[in-house]
Amino acid sequence: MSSGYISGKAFKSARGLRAFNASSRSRTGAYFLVLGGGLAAGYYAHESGKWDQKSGNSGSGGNSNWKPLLAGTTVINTASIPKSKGFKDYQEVYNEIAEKVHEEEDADDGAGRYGLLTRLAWHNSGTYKKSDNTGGSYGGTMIYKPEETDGENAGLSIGREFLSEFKEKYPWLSRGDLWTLAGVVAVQECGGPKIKWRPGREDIDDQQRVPENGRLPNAHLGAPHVRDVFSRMGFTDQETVALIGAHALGKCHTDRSGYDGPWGPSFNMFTNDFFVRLLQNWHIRKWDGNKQYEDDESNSFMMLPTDMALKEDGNFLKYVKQYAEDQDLFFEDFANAFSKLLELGITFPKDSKPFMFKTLEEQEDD
Ligand code: HEM
Repeated sequence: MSSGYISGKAFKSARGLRAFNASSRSRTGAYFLVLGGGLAAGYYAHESGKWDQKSGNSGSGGNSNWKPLLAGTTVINTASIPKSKGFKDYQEVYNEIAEKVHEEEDADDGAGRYGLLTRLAWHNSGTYKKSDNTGGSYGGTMIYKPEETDGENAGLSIGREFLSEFKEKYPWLSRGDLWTLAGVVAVQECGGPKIKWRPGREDIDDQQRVPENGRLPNAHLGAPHVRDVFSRMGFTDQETVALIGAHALGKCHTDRSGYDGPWGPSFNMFTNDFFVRLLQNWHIRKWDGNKQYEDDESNSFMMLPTDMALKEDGNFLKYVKQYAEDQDLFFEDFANAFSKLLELGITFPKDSKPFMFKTLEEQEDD
């Protein structure tokens, strides 16, 4: 992989031009940093208040090598598919991940790996910041502190470990491609919509490119926080609500997030059930853990404060109601928003066509 730190004027350099011109395909793959505003340590000092407040982590997560990017830095990530690899190769990887996912359906008290892998893909991508194009899925930076030790990522090492054998078997596959592809597998293999996906992310091992803590949402907070976080990535209210509908899958773990339990009974099937349940009646659970909600009907299922915020905010609620009534609409909007999430911050060649993978079941029928 080639990389470069390019000063504002150095746009003229051949590499800079290539990075800016999406139609000229970079075969070596490249990410570029464009420094616009010189040093501005205060910028990150301001951000550091948030890290501490939210996750209890220090900004550096104890990694003495880690330094934040210079303020005003603009990053360009150019997707590059390894030579000789095409749809068939990626479908092969999809199939292998899918087989292992199906083998482990009983894991995590019956939740399987669907929720875990969906969350890994989302957290790998959800650090994205549109204003400077930093964070996001491209570099697969979650193996590095402080991202690795972000409290919001607790438990995701289980997902990365689950996938590590595929990184060994397919060394040409980057971490970002592997983790986002596994998210596509997870959604599709438990009955969710088809997710358009494109390859070409490249491993970034430059410590400066690891995003600071505080970019992922904090479940204790309300609607303004949810809107802040998702609009920072470039999502509308409608896309935000659609994405959070993934909480139909998997569950919360007290030893990871401090929350407990699944959102509903069909937590290993992708449905619009999250929205249907959210519109029912909930009360605050009486327990000595984090503040969360419990359903009036069975006292068995949970909602996070940020989930309830979708019901309390008029514009979010509009979409909650639409998705509760119309699963097809939810599937369509989720598929578009999830695909966008996985590609945030990446410049793909203009002619690149997204892949749509067949599920294992569809391949049996062929
Ligand atoms: C306001 C936004 C969000 C907040 C605050 C939030 C917070 C959380 C928390 C606290 C957990 C429990 C983690 C654990 O204990 O293992 C969780 C789980 C989960 N989240 Fe979210 N989340 C948000 C948005 C999303 C989005 C956009 C997606 C996917 C597109 C998603 C997918 C999941 C899944 C699938 C799980 C279950 C994980 C498992 O079973 O291991 N979440 N989320």
